[in-house]
Amino acid sequence: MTALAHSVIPGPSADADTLTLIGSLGSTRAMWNPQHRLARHFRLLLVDLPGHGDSPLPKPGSTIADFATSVIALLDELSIDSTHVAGLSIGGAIAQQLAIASPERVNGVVALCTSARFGEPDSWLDRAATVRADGTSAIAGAVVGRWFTPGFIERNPAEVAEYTRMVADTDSEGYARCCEALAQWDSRADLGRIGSPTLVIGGAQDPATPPEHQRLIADRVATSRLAILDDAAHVASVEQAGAVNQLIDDFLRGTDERSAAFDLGMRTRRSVLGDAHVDRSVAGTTAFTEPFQDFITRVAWGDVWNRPGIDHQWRRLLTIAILTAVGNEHELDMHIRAALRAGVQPDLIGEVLLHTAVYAGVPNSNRAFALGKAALADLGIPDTSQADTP
Ligand SMILES: O=C(O)CC1=CCC(=O)O1
Repeated sequence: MTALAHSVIPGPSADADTLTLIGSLGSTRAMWNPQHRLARHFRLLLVDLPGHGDSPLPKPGSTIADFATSVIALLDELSIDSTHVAGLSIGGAIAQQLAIASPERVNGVVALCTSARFGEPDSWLDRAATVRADGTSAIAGAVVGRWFTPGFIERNPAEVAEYTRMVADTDSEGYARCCEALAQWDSRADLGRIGSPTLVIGGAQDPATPPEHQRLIADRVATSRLAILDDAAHVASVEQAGAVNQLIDDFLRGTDERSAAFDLGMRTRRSVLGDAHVDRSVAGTTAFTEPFQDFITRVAWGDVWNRPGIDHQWRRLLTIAILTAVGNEHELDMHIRAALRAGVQPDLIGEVLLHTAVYAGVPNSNRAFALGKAALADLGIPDTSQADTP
């Protein structure tokens, strides 16, 4: 398949992050017109689904994974190393698949009005058969009836007619092949592998993918945030464009700040505790512990350890004093060893432990001295006072 049809809306600067937008069954990239204002902060890459708009037909039997591969091919063609991805409905399935299979290309995910499994496969095979027999115009009215709430349909007849035309103009074979891909789609067992920050948005009145579908995604993606919008059905990005844009903008820009804090935190953590410890900790991270690892890396190491006014040596000694006072042996041992490895003089650590004994108790410092003595022996550092050295 040749590259997916797309358009690019430049962002505020040449180095603005890219946000790739992938729409729903029966749409063209024009469904994202209400999202153009996101270009205030992002470069937008609007993509037509395979077999939709100006994109070529996918091969018969194509899967959502194949569609994700064609998005990666488009990113390659445009020299985009990584991008945020927002997808609605089938577009949200492609966004999930990108985050599962190509995490290095995905900075943040927005999963809009989508699902890990869109109902029974037969309903999609039936719909594929209907459009092959009667064309997309046969189903356009019913589809758009699920896109918007009854109130929106009543208040906006011209807009609704335009969206109905969009569905009716979709190539029937392209639509049918996407229905067949949806019939096979089931990401439920893989959602735990998503590590990109993920914003999940649903419409409270969505009959196609009701909120329990988004709740399931949010429950299984450890790094997710869920927002259900009251006055929205399946295409919340149109009916609640302002709220959706604000959620996306806040989340993805926060993600940028979070990822900068995470990167700085990782560098600090490695410099203070050493690569071997951090590598072990990263390798031991599970879906259950990941939110905590993210929190300490960003907040403790990325923020507090880098505040001005107290340098890292001071913070090391303070940490040793505090851990001695609270009697947390595991962390104390780790920080004493890290400090010694980084060249902090044993005398200085000894002074801190002596001082701590006065204010926090002799037994705790006694234990800390024992840990320090063992660490010196293990690390092969001479157990002599500076005063003893000629
Ligand atoms: O067309 C529908 O009924 C709703 C829908 C499911 C997948 C998609 O993209 O739209």
